[in-house]
Parts: sequence; structure tokens; C-alpha cells
Amino acid sequence: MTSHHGPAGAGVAWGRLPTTLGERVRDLRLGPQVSERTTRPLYRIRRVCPCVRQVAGWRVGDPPGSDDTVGRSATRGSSVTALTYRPAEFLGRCHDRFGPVLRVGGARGFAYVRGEAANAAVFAASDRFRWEEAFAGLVPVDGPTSMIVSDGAAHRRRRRLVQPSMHLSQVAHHVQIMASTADAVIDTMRPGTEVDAYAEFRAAIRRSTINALFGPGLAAYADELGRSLQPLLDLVDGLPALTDWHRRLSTRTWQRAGRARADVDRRIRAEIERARSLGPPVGDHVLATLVNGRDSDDERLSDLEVRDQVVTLIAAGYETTSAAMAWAVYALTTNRDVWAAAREEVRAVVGDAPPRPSDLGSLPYLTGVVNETLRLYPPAVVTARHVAQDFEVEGTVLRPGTTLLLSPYLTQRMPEYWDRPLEFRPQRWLPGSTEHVKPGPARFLPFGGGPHRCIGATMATTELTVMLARMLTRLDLTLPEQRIRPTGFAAMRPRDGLRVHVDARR
Ligand code: HEM
Repeated sequence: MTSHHGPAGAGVAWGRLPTTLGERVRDLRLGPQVSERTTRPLYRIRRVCPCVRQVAGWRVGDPPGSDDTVGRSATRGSSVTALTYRPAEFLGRCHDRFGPVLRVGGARGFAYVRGEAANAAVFAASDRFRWEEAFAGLVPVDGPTSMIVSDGAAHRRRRRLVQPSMHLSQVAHHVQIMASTADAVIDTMRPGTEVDAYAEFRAAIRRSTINALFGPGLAAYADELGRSLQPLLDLVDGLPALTDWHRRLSTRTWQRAGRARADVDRRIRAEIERARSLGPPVGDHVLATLVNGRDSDDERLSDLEVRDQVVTLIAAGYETTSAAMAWAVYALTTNRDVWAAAREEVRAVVGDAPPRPSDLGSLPYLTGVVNETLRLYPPAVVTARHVAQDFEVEGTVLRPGTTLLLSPYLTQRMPEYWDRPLEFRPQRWLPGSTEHVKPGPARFLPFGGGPHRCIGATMATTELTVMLARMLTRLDLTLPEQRIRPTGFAAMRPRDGLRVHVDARR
């Protein structure tokens, strides 16, 4: 899904590229093709810059002629330079040249911000922003009452009911489900074969997220729900303006998405009915809490509100986490000494057994692997805010109507903040290591910040730690030569999957 956490403006911004910026783009010397003398400048720029390809309505990361990084063989050492995501890199070069705030499209257009100070200012000024407009593109999937598109009291009410189920103490109950779901997928990986690690773990993460949050009743339909959701996710994967055209013209894509939505809703409404009929006491999973819980005015959520939060949690839960899992597998298979150190730690702490909740705090190196993955490959490349009141950031005043975009990817790769920023170095997260860093929340922000900060952050990091522990214990993997192309702003993932060779399984 790409656009699960996908902000409304991430792609549109470049669609409104003004001539002046177009001229500046040429200044940036993006490649030999871009020259003042060229007769078809946009065509030329398009060939070298995926951002500009969006002007033509192509999806981010699409070829032709894309020269995204080629996968590396597993025999390389520990300091393999990170893969780069070209649209974000282009944005970074614009920031290098024009500063921490980039304006595109006039007073009510888009503002991209980069760096710790700008991020901190955004997080501190949440009362000046709105989310309904910022994430409007997600409504066809998540629904109009999803917490992602809610503001003020409605947001607090919907979020508060879900929050208790996402605390560490609750997430700990799901560790066993996460480990057994990973084991079931690993059991199917035959030594001597190649598998798509992204697709396999994506299915596992979907199953375990649905099981953990909504119980085995809905989890039995996890694969079916995944298939039903896909046309909806594909619909919102394009530019929001394109989604709107599908709606207006009632295209086949739109109709397919409509049927998919009806399937998803039918299944979820049946589960809501079931949970209501069971009644209180409130069970230990989110669906029971959503259905039976009451807000501070002693009111229950409507069926539509319950439906929208359920779909939001499912879609937000597996798209992003499975993308992060794929990048972790990539990083581990290209940095063999990191793989060895992580495996050694897991073996020393849990032997061959699945980790228990109490073990997770004793795996600091593996925790470093997870953090380092989220630093270099944050699935949400950008997140958005709709400016509702004048907001000053780094000396620039943004007017109401502006869509503001901040980028974990860019800030988390800045050499000003990170030593050897493009190297995968889990040791930098190890307390006691000479490289140890403890970045503030505006420097390391894979889960955003402020009142809409990712509600599933603990669940995601726990899931990644548990699944990686099982993979390291049970599998020997190597990475065959292949092209690995990051795609998608909202859930940056390997476009064509991630093929791995299964050398051995225990
Ligand atoms: C590695 C995995 C994940 C990443 C990188 C991620 C990232 C994010 C980001 C960047 C935001 C927007 C925050 C902001 O703009 O300040 C967000 C919001 C959200 N995420 Fe996640 N997420 C992940 C996993 C999950 C999981 C596992 C769940 C649920 C099971 C989840 C549910 C949500 C929800 C419901 C919101 C909206 C919260 C609100 O509006 O109050 N996410 N996430």
C-alpha cells in the first residue's frame, strides 16, 4: 500500500512545478542531458529525475530507463553504502541548494522542510495544522472517520480507544503470535530455493497483525482481506489527483476498488456484529475495545467509526512494517558481519527458542538493527500537515492552505547529524559503544511526531525484532544479484520484491 500513511501532497507537489523551479532544476546539473540548449527540456529532465516523471503522471520509481541501484552480492563487507531513493535524493539536492524550507506552487502550494530544527518546530505547533485535508487521499481505503483523517476532539476520541491496546504491556501478549507466524512462513522456505522475502514476510506480518489486534476470528480471513484490500491500495497508490479522476470518470479501476471495499466492509461488519453480540466484558484485542469501549462522554463509536479504525490499523500495520522487514533483510544479507553479530546475540539470549517478551530488552544489538533499518529506510519517506494558521518555520511564514511535508528519510541521512550516514551501523545505537548516539525525536522520526505520531510504533518494532530473531535463528540466506528498486513515498518498499537464496533452514 503504498499510500497508506501517504500524505495528500507527496506526489502532487511536483505536478505543480512552476516554471521558475523548472529553471532552477536545470541549474542543479542533474545530468549531462539537462542543458540550456536542449530543445525538449521537460522530456530531458524527465529522463534523469523520477520526481519530474510524476508530472507526466508516472508512478514514482517506474522505469523506463530507471537506473536504480543494482542489488549487491552477499559477499561484501560491513560498510555497504545504503540504497538511495532517487525522488528523495533529488529533494535533498534541492534542500542543499535552497535551504531547509522549499516552497513549490505559490502561497497555497507545498512546503518541504528538512532538518532537526524544522521538524521540531512542526511537532511543537500541532495546533496550527489539520489532518483531514493532509491525508484526504486515504479516505477511499480508510474511510472518512479514520483517526488519520480526524482532527481535534474527534481524533482524540477515536485514538484514545485504540491506544491502550498498543501499549508495550499489551503488545507483549502478541510476541508468541508474531514468532509462530514467522515460523510458519519459514517452514515453507525450502533450502536450495529462491524466495521473495518481501512477499513472504508481508503475508506473515498481515496475518500476525490481524490476529494480534482483532483475534483469530478475523485472522482466519487475513489472506482474503489482503486480496480484497489490494485494489483499494492500488487506487490510492497513484497521485491523489488521479484517484479523483478515477472517481469522476467511474473508471474500471474505481469500480474494482468499490467492489473491493464492499468485500472488506462485509467481512469487517460481520466481525463487528459478532463482537457486539458477545458484549462486555471488554476482550483483550482492539476490536472488542472499539466495539464495547466508551469514550469520556460515555458514548460508543458508531459502526462506521469502528470499521474505519479497523481498516486503518490493518492497512497501516502491515504495509509499512513489511517494507521495513524487507529492508532489514536486505541490510543483513549485504552486511555479513552484522548478520553474524545479530545471530550471535540472539543465540546467546534465547538459544534456538522463540524470544519471549522478557527477552526483548536483552537484545540491544538486534534493536540497533531495527533502528538502523528505520533510519536508512524509513517506510514513510514523507509525512504531511495541512497548514490551518500562519506557521513560521526557519524564518519562512507558511500561509493557511499550504501542504507541509517533512521527511524522515532526508533528516535521517544528514551528515550533520550522523557519522558515516550511509553506512548500516547498528553499533551506533548500542549504549556503551564509542559510536553511541541518542538522537532526539526530531532527528530520528520514522514514526512522525506530535498528536498523530504512529500509534503502532511499539507494535512495529516488536514485530520486526521478533521476526528477525526467528529468521536469524532458523535460516541462512544470501542475496542473489538483482535490481532492487525502492518505490513509493508512503511505504517505501522494494518495487520488484527481494529475492533471497535459502542456503539452509533449521
Ligand atoms: C515500521 C512500521 C511503521 C512506520 C514506519 C509507521 C509510520 C507512521 C507515520 C510516519 C505516521 C504519521 C505520523 C505523523 O505524521 O506524525 C503513522 C501514523 C499511523 N500509524 Fe504507523 N507506522 C508503522 C507501523 C504501524 C503499525 C504496526 C500500525 C498499527 C497496527 C500503525 C498505525 C498507524 C496509525 C493508526 C496512524 C495514524 C495515527 C493518528 O492519526 O493518530 N502504524 N505511522
